[in-house]
Amino acid sequence: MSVMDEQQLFELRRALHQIPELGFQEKKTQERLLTEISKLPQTHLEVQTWETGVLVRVQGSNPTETIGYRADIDGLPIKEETGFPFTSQHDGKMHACGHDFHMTIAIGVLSFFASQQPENNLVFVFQPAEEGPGGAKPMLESELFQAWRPDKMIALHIAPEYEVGTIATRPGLLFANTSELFIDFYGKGGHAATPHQANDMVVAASHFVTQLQTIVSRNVSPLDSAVVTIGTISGGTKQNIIAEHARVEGTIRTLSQTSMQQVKERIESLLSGMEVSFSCETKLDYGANYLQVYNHEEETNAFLQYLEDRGDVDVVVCREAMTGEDFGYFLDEIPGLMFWLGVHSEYGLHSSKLDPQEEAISQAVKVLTGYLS
Ligand SMILES: CC(=O)N[C@@H](CCC[C@H](N)C(=O)O)C(=O)O
Repeated sequence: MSVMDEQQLFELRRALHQIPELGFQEKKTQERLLTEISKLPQTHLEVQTWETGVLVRVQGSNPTETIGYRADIDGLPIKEETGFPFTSQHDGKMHACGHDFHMTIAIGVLSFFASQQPENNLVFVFQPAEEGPGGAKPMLESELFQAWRPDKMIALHIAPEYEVGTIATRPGLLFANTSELFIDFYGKGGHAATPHQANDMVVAASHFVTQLQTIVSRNVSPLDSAVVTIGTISGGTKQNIIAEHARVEGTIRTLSQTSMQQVKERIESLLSGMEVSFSCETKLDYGANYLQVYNHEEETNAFLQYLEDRGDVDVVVCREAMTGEDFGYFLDEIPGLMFWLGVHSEYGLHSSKLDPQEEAISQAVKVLTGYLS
């Protein structure tokens, strides 16, 4: 197979959409990517696996630099409700963050350069576990990546809120610093009818979630921005048993690392207070932390100029967002940028009904092949 046409790209996207896998479990995805890559002309390609990811190096004809293009490959623990004929075959898992698009676009661009040797060296990075626990940092530190280390890097993320044909980015901060948040509350269970003899952790966790709301409204400067979201709350075993354990899980987002530190200190103080006032024990775990995505000025301005010069892209210089992305680790060491690709969907990222428009795939392949040529 040589350069993939639109139909082949859509078929690949649909096939990948059917097999979403969570971080570092992307075995079938890796297999499918390797199969697709093996169909391409191999003359200039070198293919290696890293954990459940894949790296492909394309030898340039007259290289002055090596450019890295990164696509993330994991899915989310969401039960799909799109009604697509190619809906997820993995119950309770879904490509609800567009990584099926990201992979397909990368393979489309790779198929072009496998057939038409680029001038510069290219490294295609299919990275596991972006949604957690984070594949970018260990991949960046791996011997393989360091041996093929690019001089600059680029990546995209689909953006449901923009129309197909739109590309948005900005020099400087694009995505927030993030930290996961897991808290367990341990107290004393008992009979529902004798609350005075027990120590109810459902009540404790509920109070904590309410208190948490004061961090952003009362501790973070109104001129700064932060988000503390609790995504799950669980506890107890039956409606007439007082719960001895409850757990809340969430995420913190901030525009600076200083604010991240402040929010964490405030959470820790609130928990110390909870332990005293509810006579309970708490266990705090920050899980995976991602560095902000900070687009390098020179590379981003050059990319924006390239888009303007093309004349077929609606270019938006956007605001920063509170989403997180472990691509920030690559950009912390290697110059480059990330951009939003408009895919138009009524439902947003992490929705069980996310419905990105496939025409955006061919548009992205065209834009990226031009940029990397
Ligand atoms: C683009 C996007 O949606 N990224 C994720 C990154 C997850 C970070 C981490 N697992 C966390 O939940 O803090 C996001 O939720 O922004």
